[in-house]
Amino acid sequence: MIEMKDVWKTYPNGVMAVNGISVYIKKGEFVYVVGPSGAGKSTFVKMMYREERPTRGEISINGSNLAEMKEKKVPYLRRNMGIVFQDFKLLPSMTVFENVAFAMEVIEASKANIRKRVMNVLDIVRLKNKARFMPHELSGGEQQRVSIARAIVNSPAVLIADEPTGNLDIETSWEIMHILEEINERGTTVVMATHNREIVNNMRKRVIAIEGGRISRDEIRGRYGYES
Ligand SMILES: Nc1ncnc2c1ncn2[C@@H]1O[C@H](COP(=O)(O)OP(=O)(O)OP(=O)(O)O)[C@@H](O)[C@H]1O
Repeated sequence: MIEMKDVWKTYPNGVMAVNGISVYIKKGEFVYVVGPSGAGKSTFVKMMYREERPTRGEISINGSNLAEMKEKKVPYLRRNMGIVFQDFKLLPSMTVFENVAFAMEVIEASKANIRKRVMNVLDIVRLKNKARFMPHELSGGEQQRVSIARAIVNSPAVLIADEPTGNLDIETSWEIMHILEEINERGTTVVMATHNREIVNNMRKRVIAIEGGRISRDEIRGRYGYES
């Protein structure tokens, strides 16, 4: 499903962020990506959704080769991928419903399908009663739940989350984790970069640790493994 073969990334300023990573993530897996600040976690996940292009190596997701993919094909790749960010990235002038519906409008879904599916995903993230709210009327956890609804509305095969609980307190973070776990149980592969030790240590999923741009650990039922 997601495969990297000897992937390297050097930024234009010369920083070598990823230095020869090979990894295979199976369909339906739940994977935490951990490691110290600056280790290369974000770069690693950004290459999975082609926010960054590797300097060298091969990346394939569902059979498409991302390293060589033309820029104009990237939106099609992302249609089968949900992405969740630390800072939610909701559109501030749109309601909760509209923020989620927007992701379906760009793939030209019918109005009836949009209405049904958006309400269905808002139900999954337990926000059906706030469909008409504006993002600024929501708590941080609720905003993140909207961004998760938006990420899954087109039923992606893969969900990539880069520090999705980074701006949330621990209780709210757990709510988010239970939703991500539920989404994973419905068949979506989830890759999540995180600094949240408590969550990683309690969930006991696969843990890929990155240090200095390389994989230093890859454990099936892993732990966070760092002191800070
Ligand atoms: N766009 C960029 N241009 C140049 N250097 C970058 C860029 N993005 C990241 N870097 C550098 O690449 C290295 C890896 O950064 P990355 O963001 O992947 O680490 P990280 O493990 O996600 O860190 P954190 O946990 O602090 O978010 C760092 O040295 C960082 O400064």
